[in-house]
Amino acid sequence: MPAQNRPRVTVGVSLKMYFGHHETLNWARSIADLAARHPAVTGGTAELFVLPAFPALVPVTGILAGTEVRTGAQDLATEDSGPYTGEVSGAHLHEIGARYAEVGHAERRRLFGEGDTVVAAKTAAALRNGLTPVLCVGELDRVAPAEAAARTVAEAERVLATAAHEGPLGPVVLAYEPQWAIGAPRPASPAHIRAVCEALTGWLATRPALSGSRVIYGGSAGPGLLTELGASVDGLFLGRFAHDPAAVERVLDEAREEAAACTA
Ligand SMILES: O=C[C@H](O)COP(=O)(O)O
Repeated sequence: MPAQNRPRVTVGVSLKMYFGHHETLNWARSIADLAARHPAVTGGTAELFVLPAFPALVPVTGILAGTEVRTGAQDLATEDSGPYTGEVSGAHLHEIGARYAEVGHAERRRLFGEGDTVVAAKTAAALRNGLTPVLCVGELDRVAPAEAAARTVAEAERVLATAAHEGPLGPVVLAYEPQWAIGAPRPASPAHIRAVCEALTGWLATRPALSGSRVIYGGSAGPGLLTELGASVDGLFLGRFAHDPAAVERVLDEAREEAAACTA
């Protein structure tokens, strides 16, 4: 979608592996109700995407059909078909209605040994299959904002330069997730988030092949944060603090207020 026609705020939710199947479907029903009535979504101010576990993707996409909410996967294979036991390809994901695929999350890097080469290959696999990669980037340790910005831009540049060897780039969602802020009691400070997200946005502006990309913040994000960040981010990537649909509603309320402030 061209940047000028895009909703002002993007809100992504990854359910990780927290919910069981029925719990996921009940949550998705609440989100469908919310999306059908919330003016930020119905009025085109906010785009919402949700990343459930693989087995829930088909039913959740069905539950959300008819709303503006898109679905995606928390991972995908580097290859499109073949003898890759346990993997799910981008082609398969697109066929069942997914429109996003998360790559490079810190948990996959730390727990499953994924490095830049695999993350780049998964980014390329998403793009060639019509999925928008949600590419997670962010520093490992708590460092000063300028250092975090330099490291994070370098990481995005490294991964996307490698992905470009496999095929044309396109719009991505860059999810800035400082690894030390994931699963924490609170997010990074607004000043820290602003410094890094503005650096990422500035870097994206120098890469025409990535035109239409967005920068969102994740890492203990929840209600209250968007208001503090203002126009320095294109949105949020929610984890635990989206488990209560009422919290998602509060984030959408803030998206609406933020978009109104931007146009005032
Ligand atoms: O995918 C979402 C992020 O890793 C954030 O998760 P969290 O909000 O539970 O820290």
